[in-house]
Amino acid sequence: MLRVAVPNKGALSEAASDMLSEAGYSTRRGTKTLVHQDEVNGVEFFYLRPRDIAIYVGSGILDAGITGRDLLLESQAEAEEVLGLGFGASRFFYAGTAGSFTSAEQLAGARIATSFPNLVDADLQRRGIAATTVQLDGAIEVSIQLGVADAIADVVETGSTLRAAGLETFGEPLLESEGVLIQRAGAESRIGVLKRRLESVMVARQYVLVDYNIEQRLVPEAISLTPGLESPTVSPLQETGWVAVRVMVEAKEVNNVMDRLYGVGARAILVTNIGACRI
Ligand SMILES: Nc1ncnc2c1ncn2[C@@H]1O[C@H](COP(=O)(O)OP(=O)(O)OP(=O)(O)O)[C@@H](O)[C@H]1O
Ligand SMILES: O=P(O)(O)OC[C@H]1O[C@H](OP(=O)(O)OP(=O)(O)O)[C@H](O)[C@@H]1O
Ligand SMILES: [Mg+2]
Repeated sequence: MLRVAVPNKGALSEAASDMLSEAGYSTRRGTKTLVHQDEVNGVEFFYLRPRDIAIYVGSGILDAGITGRDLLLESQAEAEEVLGLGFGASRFFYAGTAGSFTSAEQLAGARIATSFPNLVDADLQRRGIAATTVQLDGAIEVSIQLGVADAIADVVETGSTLRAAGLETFGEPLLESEGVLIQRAGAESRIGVLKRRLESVMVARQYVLVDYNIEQRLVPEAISLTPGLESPTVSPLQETGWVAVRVMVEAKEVNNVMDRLYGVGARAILVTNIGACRI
């Protein structure tokens, strides 16, 4: 059986399990279950702390895992990203009391609280800045007020935790993170099917299927609006001079595309969600 790690709780847990379900895998029934076998698909899922997942995968104990890109890099495990999964997006920033810092270069000599000390040390080293990291487990934003640090480096999603603590980010993000599929670095891949299924979920979420009828002579103009992923399907209609076009369109663009298609003469424009696919 393929052995796959999934976050057991936290920001990535529900989205990771939802994605696996959409990909056709059976997932655990209750949030306390730590091991679940999907006999049909030959996969055993292990529900682990997201921070530990790259360590299990990097050591070769598990074949693959879903974790955050930031946690993968922080772990320094011998694991590699195979696929960005399009959920759990966050950015990793330096932050300080509003107005206290304007650039990372001002961190020289500062104490920086973080639960990602390796990420921060690597960034400071890259910039040639000598500063101290103070490793904390969570609730990092309150550490400046409590006097153990001058600045922090932490995950920012909406920014509301920072604002509530009277802090603001400074400088560019150290990292843009999201949920990622990982495997052991350099391993001969056993996870082709898992990867393809997860890729397909992303396509099914991102695209819709659009059908429309149009006069044959207008097809080039309509196709330029809807080029599809590879090539649109164009089929003859009973009425001479008209064709039906079927094509994939990005879901977030679809209303705009429909208006423009109508404008060039397309009619009976229908949109269908994609339940599942293999591209
Ligand atoms: N709003 C968010 N807060 C925290 N992490 C987020 C958020 N959005 C996405 N993430 C991602 O989730 C992962 C952290 O997950 P999680 O919060 O479960 O870990 P943790 O903070 O170490 O654990 P916990 O808070 O449960 O003790 C990181 O990869 C992070 O980038
Ligand atoms: O930008 P926001 O949307 O406010 O989200 C970011 C916050 O959420 C996370 O904390 P979490 O809830 O995981 O608590 P923790 O600090 O105890 O890990 C993260 O460490 C930030 O504090
Ligand atoms: Mg957290």
